[in-house]
Amino acid sequence: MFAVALREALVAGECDVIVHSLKDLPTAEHPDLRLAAVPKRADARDALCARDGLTLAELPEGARVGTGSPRRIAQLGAARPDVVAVDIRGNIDTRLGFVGHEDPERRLDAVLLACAGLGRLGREASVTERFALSGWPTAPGQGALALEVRDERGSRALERGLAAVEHVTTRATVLAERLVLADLEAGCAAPIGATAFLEDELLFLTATVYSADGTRQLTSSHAATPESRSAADLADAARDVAGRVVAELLGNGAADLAPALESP
Ligand SMILES: NCc1[nH]cc(CCC(=O)O)c1CC(=O)O
Repeated sequence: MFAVALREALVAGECDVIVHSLKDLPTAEHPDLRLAAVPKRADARDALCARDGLTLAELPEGARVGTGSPRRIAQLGAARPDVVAVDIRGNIDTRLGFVGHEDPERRLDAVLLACAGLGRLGREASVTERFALSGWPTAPGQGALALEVRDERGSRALERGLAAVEHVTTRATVLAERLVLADLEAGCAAPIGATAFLEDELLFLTATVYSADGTRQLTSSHAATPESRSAADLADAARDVAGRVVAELLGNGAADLAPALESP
């Protein structure tokens, strides 16, 4: 919603650059806009912000945990089927405000949020647990920013300037993750987690598709060896590894598992 409004302002010339959270951008390219830079990614993990310093395992049976994300609801269901997921909306401080809310009707025991957003707002002190990406993969592109400009001659100098904050590895890893969404024809509301990282000479990608309640899940992991660390070779490796992960997920019945996989 915010990304669409910002893009309208950019196309209308009301601003010249947008700083998006990359995970909020549709995977399809915008015909009139360009991703001028993807800076180095912040922490891609999800965090639990619970009352009394509690971790997910320590929450009492039937605890109420706030999140509006189908992926987080499924992951919560997989980890703690007894816990109740409560649909919440609003900005990060609004969501944090539900923990220990004075109104018992609205009060929650915890909320699930992205480490990156909490960090940018200086709210790390609210975090009581960070979930390892290996068991709790997050939204494609989570933790990364995207700097967007108009695709026009007048923006070329601006684009060259913004290239100073480009981080080639982040661009390639978020490409691999977003291709999973795009190739599964899934929207941002699909219960899918994807995590890519570059280690030694390998680009690793792991993606998990969940049933809505998290009781069933499918995971696929592959690695590709980029020819070099150039942007073009890393992008080729990202497409290669994403293609193999998606083929394996579909071959194992991902579409039946999550009929919620629908076009954005
Ligand atoms: N869904 C909304 C959203 N979009 C980006 C972030 C912050 C994390 C990021 O920039 O990747 C958040 C909040 C959240 O998921 O907790």
